[in-house]
Amino acid sequence: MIKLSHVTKRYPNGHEALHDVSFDIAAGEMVFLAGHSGAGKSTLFKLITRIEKPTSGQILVDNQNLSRLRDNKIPALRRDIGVIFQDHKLLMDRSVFDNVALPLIVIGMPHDEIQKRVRAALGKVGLSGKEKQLPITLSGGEQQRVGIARAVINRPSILLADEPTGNLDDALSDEIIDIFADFNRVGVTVMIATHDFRQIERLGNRTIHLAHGQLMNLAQPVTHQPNPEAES
Ligand SMILES: Nc1ncnc2c1ncn2[C@@H]1O[C@H](COP(=O)(O)OP(=O)(O)OP(=O)(O)O)[C@@H](O)[C@H]1O
Repeated sequence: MIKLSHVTKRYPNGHEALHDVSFDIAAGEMVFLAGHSGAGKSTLFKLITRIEKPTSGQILVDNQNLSRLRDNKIPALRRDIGVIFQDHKLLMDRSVFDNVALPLIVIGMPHDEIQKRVRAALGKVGLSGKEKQLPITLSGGEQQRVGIARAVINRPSILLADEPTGNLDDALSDEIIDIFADFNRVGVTVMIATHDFRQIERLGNRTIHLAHGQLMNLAQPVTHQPNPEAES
């Protein structure tokens, strides 16, 4: 579903954020992406969503080679990838309904269908009945759920979450990660960037470790060697 082969990303200022990264995530897998601040996690998500292009190497998402993807195909790619940010990126002066509906309004979906979809999405994240509230009146965990509802509203086959539990206590973090696990159970491919090793241990999913832009092979001492599993 997501395959990186020897991907290197150097920003225009010369900084190499990723170096020779290769891995493969199967359709329907849920994978954690661990790494220190600045390890390259957000850069990886920007490459998968074609916000950035790799300097070298190849990225396939659902068998599409992103380097060859035409500009007019990028909106469809992005509709198939729901992205959740640590800071929610919600519109604080718009209702929960409007925030979740936004991606559907943008594509001109009829109002009746939007209503149905927003209700269903809010139900899935446990926020039924909160449609009319402003995000500012919700707790941090509830705001994060609004961000998840907005990310799944287009029924994407991939969810990318960038530090989705960063500001939450343990109990709320468990609830948020469990929502991702629920989507994964119905077939959505999920990738969660996190510093939260408690969640990684709790769920036991495969974890891709990045350090200073390189994959770490944890079976060996940390010497920034390529991950042999990722080469297959
Ligand atoms: N647009 C850019 N131009 C230059 N350097 C950048 C740019 N974006 C990120 N970087 C650098 O690339 C490295 C990786 O950044 P990235 O945001 O991918 O890390 P991260 O693992 O997501 O970190 P965090 O956990 O703090 O969000 C950092 O050293 C960062 O300063």
